[in-house]
Amino acid sequence: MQILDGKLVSEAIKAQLATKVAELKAAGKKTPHLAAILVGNNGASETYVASKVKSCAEIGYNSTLLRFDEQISEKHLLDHITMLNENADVDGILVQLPLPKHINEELVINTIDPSKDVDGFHPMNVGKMVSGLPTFVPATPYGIMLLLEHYQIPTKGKHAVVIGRSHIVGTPVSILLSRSANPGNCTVTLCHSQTTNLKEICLQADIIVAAIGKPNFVTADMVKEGAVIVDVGINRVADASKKSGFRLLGDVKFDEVAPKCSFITPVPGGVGPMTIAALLKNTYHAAIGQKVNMN
Ligand SMILES: Nc1nc(=O)c2c([nH]1)NC[C@@H]1CN(c3ccc(C(=O)N[C@@H](CCC(=O)O)C(=O)O)cc3)C=[N+]21
Repeated sequence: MQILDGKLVSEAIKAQLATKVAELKAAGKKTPHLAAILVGNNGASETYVASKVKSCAEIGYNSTLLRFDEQISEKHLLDHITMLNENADVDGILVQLPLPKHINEELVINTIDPSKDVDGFHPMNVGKMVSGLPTFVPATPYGIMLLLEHYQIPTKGKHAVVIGRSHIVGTPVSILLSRSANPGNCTVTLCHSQTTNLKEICLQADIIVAAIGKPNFVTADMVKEGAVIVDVGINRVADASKKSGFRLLGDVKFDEVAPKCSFITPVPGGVGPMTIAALLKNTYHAAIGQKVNMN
């Protein structure tokens, strides 16, 4: 069993980006600039956004963090997005999800200029991705593909089982894995809460992408010997022995599944850091006016 080390690979990607940014600066070109919007004080969201802003600083990007109270009106939030759209110095805009209930997420996403939508959530960018056109690919699926690519995991002709059909992870990753590209060329089965024979399907998987959001959901009896496991879960579970009061658990029961696999991502240190690396790549591409072609 080998660990797919997202921390290590994300550091390598960040180092590459740092070099490219230094080149941009030396050539008198603009420095990539990511603007992140955080509404309210959800602990997990704060951690992720802080990590994104810190990573920007590490590799020489500019970043702006706009923090708003939980009570911010939808109109006020939309006005701020419009300002960022119109600010030529801002290359990438990210609105951390989830948003408070009184704000229409769809409207917020629709308001972001598609050419600055480094999350790849705008319907225009989703449409382009589905059509196989160059666009911003959502950070988590993109990060997973970069991780598989880095470790040269064979994917052609393999059966990939994706568990979870979210718009942010499950659905886009199933599309990317089925693409005629490397990594890609998988036969994909997309499973979800209404799937009746999940265990039998998982046992046929060469690759499992677990994106359910339930701690320890994938157990050893669901995994074929030698399978590749990508664990997208980042579940905070109460743990009084930790200073933070919680520990992070993936969607995969790591200790019992790991011995059966050829490759597995840990949590933390797997898909999470790759998500940030992918976002930074998208922001670089936004700054130089390029889109990612995953075909
Ligand atoms: N508009 C938007 N874009 C996102 O990309 C987005 C979002 N909203 N909402 C929430 C999810 C989640 N997400 C993560 C990013 C980094 C880690 C990460 O770095 N995790 C570390 C551990 C971090 C910790 O200690 O909690 C790890 O797995 O090693 C995890 C999760 C981005 N998301």
